[in-house]
Formats: sequence, structure tokens, C-alpha cells
Amino acid sequence: MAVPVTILCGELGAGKTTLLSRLLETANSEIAVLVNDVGEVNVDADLVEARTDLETGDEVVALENGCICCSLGGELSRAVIRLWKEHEFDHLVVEASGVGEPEPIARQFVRGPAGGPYDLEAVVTVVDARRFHDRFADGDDVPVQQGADEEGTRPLSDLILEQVEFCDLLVVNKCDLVDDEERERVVALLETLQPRAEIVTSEYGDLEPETLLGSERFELETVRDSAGWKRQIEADAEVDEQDHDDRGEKHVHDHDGADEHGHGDADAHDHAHPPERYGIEVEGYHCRRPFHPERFAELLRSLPDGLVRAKGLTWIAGREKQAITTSTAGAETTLEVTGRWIASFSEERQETYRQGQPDLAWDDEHGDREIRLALIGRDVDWDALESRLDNCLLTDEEMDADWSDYENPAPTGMGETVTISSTDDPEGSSR
Ligand SMILES: Nc1nc2c(ncn2[C@@H]2O[C@H](COP(=O)(O)OP(=O)(O)OP(=O)(O)O)[C@@H](O)[C@H]2O)c(=O)[nH]1
Repeated sequence: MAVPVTILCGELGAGKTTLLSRLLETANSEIAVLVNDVGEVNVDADLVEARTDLETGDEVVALENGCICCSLGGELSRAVIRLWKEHEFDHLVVEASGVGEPEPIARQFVRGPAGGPYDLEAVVTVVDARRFHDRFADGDDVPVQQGADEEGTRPLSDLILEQVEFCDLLVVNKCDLVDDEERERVVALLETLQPRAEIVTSEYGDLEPETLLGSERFELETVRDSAGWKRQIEADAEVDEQDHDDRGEKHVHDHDGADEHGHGDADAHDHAHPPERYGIEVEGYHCRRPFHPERFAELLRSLPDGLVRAKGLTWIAGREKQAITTSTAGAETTLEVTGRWIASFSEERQETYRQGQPDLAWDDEHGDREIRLALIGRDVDWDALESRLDNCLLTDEEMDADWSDYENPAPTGMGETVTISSTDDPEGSSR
């Protein structure tokens, strides 16, 4: 029988080790633990070991040389397979590095060699209620430490939201440090960011072992596709497919979902538009016309305060081949080349690719080039944001001009990223 696995994620200091120590103390089953820390010599492993080994004899294995999700894919698989061969236990918990992306770790257990002896049951993300509130859910402008991760490529806020979006259980920890309303605001925002995840609240990780260990089998595709931004994009795309009037003009769907075209899929509709609480809303923006690179960068430097998340594909003038993913988390936006527009290939290859993707929406003039963003925010003036986004689009005149001369901060190579930070000037020039 495959051993169930739980992956534990969450930003540095959110309370993963505290929760894990408690779990090891209270669970009746034999739990093996794999701990990974970036740049530190397994302080957590020592801690967990010190607190649990003598009492329970639980196994603790530590990975030393970096982050499991980047370089240690192979090492992770080897370590957990060795563990499985050499020891008997009922459950494996992997405590992931505080700055890692959870998906590559999960993949090791779903598609990698570790998928044989193990069965991934749950990805649990621990959220520091206080810090999450101040960073994303507060109406006031509280200064919070932002910045890129250790490699300088991804802002911390982006990784935190990715961990929230890629999990099936969210533990809102440190609830002693927020009041009831602040806690509710955090929960409402988390529900919007990942509508499918179960959400529990805790202080010092005081949860029943069953809450953490008793979940159903993890489904990678389902979890990945259920992030709030993704649902919004899919619901919008579905509407466009049904709507044959979508001829290159942009439209923003109303926040209550009552866009002028109507939704075809009630389920997608419900999930894409969760109940509005604390002014939290989800919007979509779609257009088959590129952004002017300088005007778009200017907008990203002066985003409205309440915008928590924006994510999706963008077409940026001067980058005719590059399909660029825009990912805004709080004040920081990462632009990353995540693929190539099919329309930039030769006719012959376009045919081949399009045959492989019969559902791909195609415009006679622009092919698959488009801007399709999901926007999540609280108390955002959506009309104002929409018109600011519209002002970033090329004008008719610019559409016919040469785009190669623009100052263009957008990345060019596959996988390349550029981060643009928003200042505290929401009224900043966006023209
Ligand atoms: N006030 C408060 N402090 C907490 C709570 N949970 C954990 N802490 C404290 O927060 C600090 C960080 O907790 P850890 O459990 O080490 O956090 P972590 O997520 O494992 O941190 P990294 O290993 O650095 O990623 C410790 O000092 C804990 O005692 C809580 O619910 N409330």
C-alpha cells in the first residue's frame, strides 16, 4: 500500500515547524518527516528531532543543500524512496522550504519516481494571519517588507500567493495576533484566491491530527485549475467562445458576473465570482490588442492599493513572439515569457499547432495573440482600473506604426522574468 504524503508549505516563519511539532506530539500514527531549509543547516530538523525523537521515535530526514523544489528534485525522490525502503511508517510529511514553489514538489509524488511508494494526499499551506492581513488584506497602506526571493527572480509576495493557490488545505495560523474582523478578511481573501481549499484557523498550529492527515487524495490538475484567477480566466474564455461577437474588442466582465453576454457554465460562474465580502471581487479583462510597453509598465508602477492579484497572459507590443505571463501579487508584478504565440510561427506550423489544440480561440487578424487577465482585489474602483488598462492599449494609429522603437522592459527569452514594483502613487501617470 502506498504511503500517504502531506506537503507542508508556507512563508518563512508562518508556523510550519510549530504545527509539525504539535502534530508529531499528538498523532497516534507513525509519521516520517522530511525537512528542507534554504541556506540554513536544517535548524528545523534539529528542532523537530529534539522535540519528537525521544518520545515517539518518529523519523526525521533533512535535505541540506538548498531548496527541494529547485535543484533537489532528484535528491528529494531518492531521499524519500530510501526512507520508505529503510523504515516503516504510516504517513510522510514533507516540510517545504518557506520560499519554494509547491507544484514541483508535488509533481515528484505524482509523476516522479516517488509516485510509486507514495500517494500524495494533501498540500497544506500555512499562512501567517498577521502578515497576510497586512500585506494583502488591509485597506491601509502598511509598509511590509517586499522584495525578490533569494535568487532575485520572483517577488516573495508572488511565491506566497502561489503557495495559497496551489493547495487543498489552508491553515490560517497566528490567529492570536489578529482580531476577529481581520481574521475574517484574511479568510475571505483566501477563499477568493483558492475557492476549492478547505480553510482552518489556528494558534500555534493547534489542530487535530485528523485535520491535517485525514484528507482525500490530492489531484494535481484539479488543484492547479481551481485557483481563483484561473477560474475567472476560464469562465471568461468560455463566455467568449459562446459569444461570436468577440471581434478584437475588449470587455471587462461585471464583478457580479452579469456581463452582457451571460455565463454558460453555472458552476464556473459561481466559483469565479465568490460572494462579495469585505469588498473583495474578481474581474476579468480581455482584449485582442497589445499593451504599449511603456504605458503598461507605468501602470504597473502605480497600481491601485486594493489590487491583490492579477494574473494571465499579456500581449505586449514589440514582443510579437513572446506570450508573456503577468503575475501581480500585492505591489509587485512579474512579467515572464512562458511561451510563444502560435501566430508567430510559419503558416505550416500554425496549422499543426492549431490542429493539436482545436479549442484554441483564434482571431482572423491576430491569431492567438491576446490579453487575458484575471484581477482580484478589494474595494478597487474597477471602472477606473479598466480605463487605465484601456489607456495602455495601442491606439489605432499606434497599431499601424513601428513598435520596435519603444522602450520595452518586457522580457524576451523563454523563462526570463522582469519584476516591476508599484509605488504608493495610485494616481501616478498612466497615460
Ligand atoms: N504569536 C504566535 N506565534 C507563533 C504561532 N505559531 C508559531 N509562532 C511563532 O512563530 C515563530 C516561527 O514559527 P515556526 O514554526 O518556526 O515557523 P516556520 O514556518 O517553520 O518557519 P521557517 O522554518 O523559518 O520557514 C516561532 O517563534 C513560533 O513560536 C502563533 O500561532 N502565534
